[in-house]
Amino acid sequence: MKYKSNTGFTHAQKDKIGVLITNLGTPESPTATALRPYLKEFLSDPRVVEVPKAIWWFVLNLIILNTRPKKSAEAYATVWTDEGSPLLSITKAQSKALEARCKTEYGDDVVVDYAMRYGNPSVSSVIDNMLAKGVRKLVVLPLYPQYCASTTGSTFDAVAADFTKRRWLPELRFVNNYHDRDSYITALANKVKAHWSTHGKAQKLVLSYHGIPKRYLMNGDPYHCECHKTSRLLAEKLGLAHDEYMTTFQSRFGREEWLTPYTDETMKSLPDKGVKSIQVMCPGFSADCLETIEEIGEENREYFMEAGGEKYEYIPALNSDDEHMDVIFDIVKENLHGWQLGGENALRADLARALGATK
Ligand SMILES: C=CC1=C(C)c2cc3[nH]c(cc4nc(cc5[nH]c(cc1n2)c(C)c5CCC(=O)O)C(CCC(=O)O)=C4C)c(C)c3C=C
Ligand SMILES: [Fe+2]
Ligand SMILES: [Fe+2]
Repeated sequence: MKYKSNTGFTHAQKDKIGVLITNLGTPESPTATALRPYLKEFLSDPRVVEVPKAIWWFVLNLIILNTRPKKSAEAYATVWTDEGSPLLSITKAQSKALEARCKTEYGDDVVVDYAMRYGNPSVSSVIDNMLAKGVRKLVVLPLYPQYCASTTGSTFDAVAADFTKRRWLPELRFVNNYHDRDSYITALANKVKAHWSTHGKAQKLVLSYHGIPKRYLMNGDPYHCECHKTSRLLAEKLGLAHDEYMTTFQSRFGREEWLTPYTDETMKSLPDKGVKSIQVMCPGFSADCLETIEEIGEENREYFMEAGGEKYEYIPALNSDDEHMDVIFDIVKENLHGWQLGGENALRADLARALGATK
């Protein structure tokens, strides 16, 4: 049979709505052995690395996968906790918190789950489970506030690739972004204000976003603009003047030019420009992960302090904070508009009678 059917289907089943939150994904353990397949899947995605396939195959398999897994594993080991990868454990907590909100509002009509674009739980396996529970309408919410083809676009690809293999598709709504949503900007601003109330204000607030190759921007990706819009709105909400905040881009990979200014070079140069105290926030990361805890919390702190900086503080991501989960729940509610809850599928019952179905 060419197309997969839904497992566990019964005609008596109630129709449900599915809410699937996703994030990037993470290795199974902080070891080179676990990093290799994770990096291979991630870096083989043409949405992430837009380089001609044949050339990239050689670079990836002969160079990167022989060197990067060990180096990355060492970095992951520094952030790993008893609950595993921070990205995974925080995503689980976000899913639970969202599920509780949905249950209060909609009872058992809405099924909530989480998936990872790379590694596990895979998008396909979670869609499988949801359809088996009777999900006929699906909202997919990638937890990337700013749209980027490498992240949001790639998540859509994973959902679409799964659908190409299925016979009976659910109705789909896919959230593109929420970079300028007032409640999200307010949640970020409140997190900064709470930090200021215990640690005081620094000279500058550095807003560091994950970078992408500049070429992607020049080819039309809106990511760069959406990052700058988030920064501008946040600064307005905090009443910051132009010289009190800046936007930078981190996590450069490979040799080509990425979005600038680079976070690491900024950290090395700020003290010489008279900026000795900073607070750093990463509004593009909905959950703390390797790139925030290690790269911003540790690596860039060292660059700044070694260059003569005196105060460096990382303000954590919104994670599963109540206010963040309220923002996510609001996005979900908005995307459920017009979808009827709790309905028996009368048409299907008729079809069952017509076919003389027994289940
Ligand atoms: C090769 C190019 C990469 C692009 C383009 C890219 C875009 C991009 N990534 C995120 C979010 C995350 N990236 C994370 C890790 C990570 N990213 C890359 C490479 C690119 N990312 C690599 C190779 C890695 C793995 C770690 C390493 O070896 O350095 C993570 C953290 C995952 C975790 O397990 O903690 C996140 C999150 C965004 C938002 C983005 C484009 C906008
Ligand atoms: Fe990345
Ligand atoms: Fe990194």
